[in-house]
Amino acid sequence: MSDPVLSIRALRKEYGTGVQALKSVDLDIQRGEIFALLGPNGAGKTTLINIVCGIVTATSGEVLIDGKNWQTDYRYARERIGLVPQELTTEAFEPVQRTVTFSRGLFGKPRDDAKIEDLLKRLSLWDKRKTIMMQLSGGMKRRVMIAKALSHEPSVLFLDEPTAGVDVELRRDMWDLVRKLRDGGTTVILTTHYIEEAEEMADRVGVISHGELIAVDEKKKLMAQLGKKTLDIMLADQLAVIPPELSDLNVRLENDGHVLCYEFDSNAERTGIASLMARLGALGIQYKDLSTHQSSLEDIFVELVHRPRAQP
Ligand SMILES: Nc1ncnc2c1ncn2[C@@H]1O[C@H](COP(=O)(O)OP(=O)(O)OP(=O)(O)O)[C@@H](O)[C@H]1O
Repeated sequence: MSDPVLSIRALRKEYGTGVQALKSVDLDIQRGEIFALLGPNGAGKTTLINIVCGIVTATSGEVLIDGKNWQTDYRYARERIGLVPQELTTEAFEPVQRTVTFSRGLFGKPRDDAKIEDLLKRLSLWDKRKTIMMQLSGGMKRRVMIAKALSHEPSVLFLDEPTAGVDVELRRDMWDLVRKLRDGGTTVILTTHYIEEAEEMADRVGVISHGELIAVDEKKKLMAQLGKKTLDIMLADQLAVIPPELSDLNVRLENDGHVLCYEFDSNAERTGIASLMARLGALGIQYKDLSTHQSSLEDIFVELVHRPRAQP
């Protein structure tokens, strides 16, 4: 974890309207990782991406791309970044290969047909190279947007909501594609509303809320540290209410009183399970089966975003 491809330092953005979209964000992105930026609507994700990509001007702070400042070494920095924006804008009558070749030219890179061919093949677009954009399906258009963003061989690819409005099957296709890109050496930063997407793909996750990065960690660690476990006890006989003897415990009834659920912290020294089971025994409550499950990234996200924040 010692070679950040992107370093964001004390980045702030206050729009002319007075909205503080980013409040001093610090973030390092490691080379070759898939980083998912999660946050509710209006949290500041697009602002962050747009500042790094040079589309929006920061109020203060610094961004280093491959060690160089994104303002003083603008060309260098910009060349190392590819962006697939949220909204797909395509030239309706342009054939795929030409539009991707043109994008490469925009970055001042010499024409290289072999590179474009390789890129289109990797994105399964080679068969469609002569098709005009308006005749492509939504999923294919998205692939072309990725091809355009990669045409100048950037080291970091930003995907802003890559699967918004895409059906489940295409979403899985996109995930496979992003993994392939990462395996090929591209660092991928994506924003998403689909927490399942981050859970499925990301190496690390950042949670942004009200312009602040409130958590950044490896996905597995985040889930292990913040996640709670639930013990589901399938009861032999339905319970109408929780007996008063259990009311001090974090238990609830589900499935019409057929399942008693006990939430516990799996990292705690005492999970309380032994004492719960002893109390059930004393009350004569019998059960048929037991199972545990870990809270999902979604549960963690909701908890983080809704947790009361410390006042500055
Ligand atoms: N050009 C602008 N002028 C004024 N305020 C803006 C501008 N762009 C964004 N904002 C505000 O800045 C805040 C952050 O917006 P941003 O688009 O970065 O959030 P987001 O996390 O990308 O949201 P979404 O998930 O809805 O795309 C919001 O309060 C938004 O209304």
